[in-house]
Amino acid sequence: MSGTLAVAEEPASLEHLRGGTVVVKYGGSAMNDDGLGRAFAEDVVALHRAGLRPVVVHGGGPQIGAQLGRLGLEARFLQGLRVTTPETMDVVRMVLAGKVQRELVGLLNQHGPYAVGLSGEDAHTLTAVKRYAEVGGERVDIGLVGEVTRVNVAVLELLLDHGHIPVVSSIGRGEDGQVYNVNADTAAGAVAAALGARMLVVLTDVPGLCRDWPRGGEVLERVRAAELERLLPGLTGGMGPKMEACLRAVRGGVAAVRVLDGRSPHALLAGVAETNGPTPGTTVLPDPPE
Ligand SMILES: Nc1ncnc2c1ncn2[C@@H]1O[C@H](COP(=O)(O)OP(=O)(O)O)[C@@H](O)[C@H]1O
Ligand SMILES: CC(=O)N[C@@H](CCC(=O)OP(=O)(O)O)C(=O)O
Repeated sequence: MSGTLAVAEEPASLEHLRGGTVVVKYGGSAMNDDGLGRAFAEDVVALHRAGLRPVVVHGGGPQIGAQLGRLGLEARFLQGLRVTTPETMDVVRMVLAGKVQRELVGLLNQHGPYAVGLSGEDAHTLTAVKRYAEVGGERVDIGLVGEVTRVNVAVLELLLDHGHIPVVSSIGRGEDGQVYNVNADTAAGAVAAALGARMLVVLTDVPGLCRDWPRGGEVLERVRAAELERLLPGLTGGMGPKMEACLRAVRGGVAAVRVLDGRSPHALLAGVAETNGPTPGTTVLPDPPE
């Protein structure tokens, strides 16, 4: 792997974010390719070297699905959330904290002693409560799915202050010690809000939030919180929890969220850097002040 990073080409354009925390959600659908993984790691390290404070929160839905398949276990989703039995939870934990996170930490640490992997369980990084789905106004039990209620900001700040890049797996720990499967977008949104991040970047496998999905492919370039709130009930599949997390992030004080196509190499650096060209993907912004 090349030791020369794109940061050398982009220093000025990251100046406005120097010293600021940027939370990056790396989704399973955008991490199925070795080249993309390497480019992603280069971009995160470039942000770090440019003086930003990146935090990675990762998913691994397709990788969990593949492992469930190998074990002959069923994969079922309701409103973009995986129905999680105790048996499924074991697989989620093993794949996220034991495989995907390790691979990401390994890629980042090819550049230096930067990345520290954490499961949301570690040091109570993510505290969670059981989350239900809602179908036709009825609460539906989807098993060990969690909603984040608290983030241990101190442990993340400690790592950041010492020049590390935290890499957090989207697993939550209940007050009762129960382990929960947290959607990775939900986890990233909660971490970004708790850290008061300047930006949340969500890398996925589509060009952004598309209008009229799946018929039209037109990407919404910019959406304010109030408009996104109106769109939320109409969103399907993984886009539901994703955009809900983006909304919570901006309502929780994050200045901007960018939903970007992670299938394109170096999408992260291009999306964070302020260039003169149009910003790719969908940008979610808070409502303007009254
Ligand atoms: N309005 C929409 N715009 C774009 N993608 C959408 C939309 N509604 C649903 N989707 C689906 O959401 C998927 C992204 O969510 P998800 O599968 O959870 O991705 P990730 O693994 O990156 O978190 C897309 O691949 C697409 O199939
Ligand atoms: C509750 C729930 O759905 N959890 C997700 C956690 C991983 C995830 O969100 O990964 P992606 O970001 O790659 O989709 C799951 O089990 O697939």
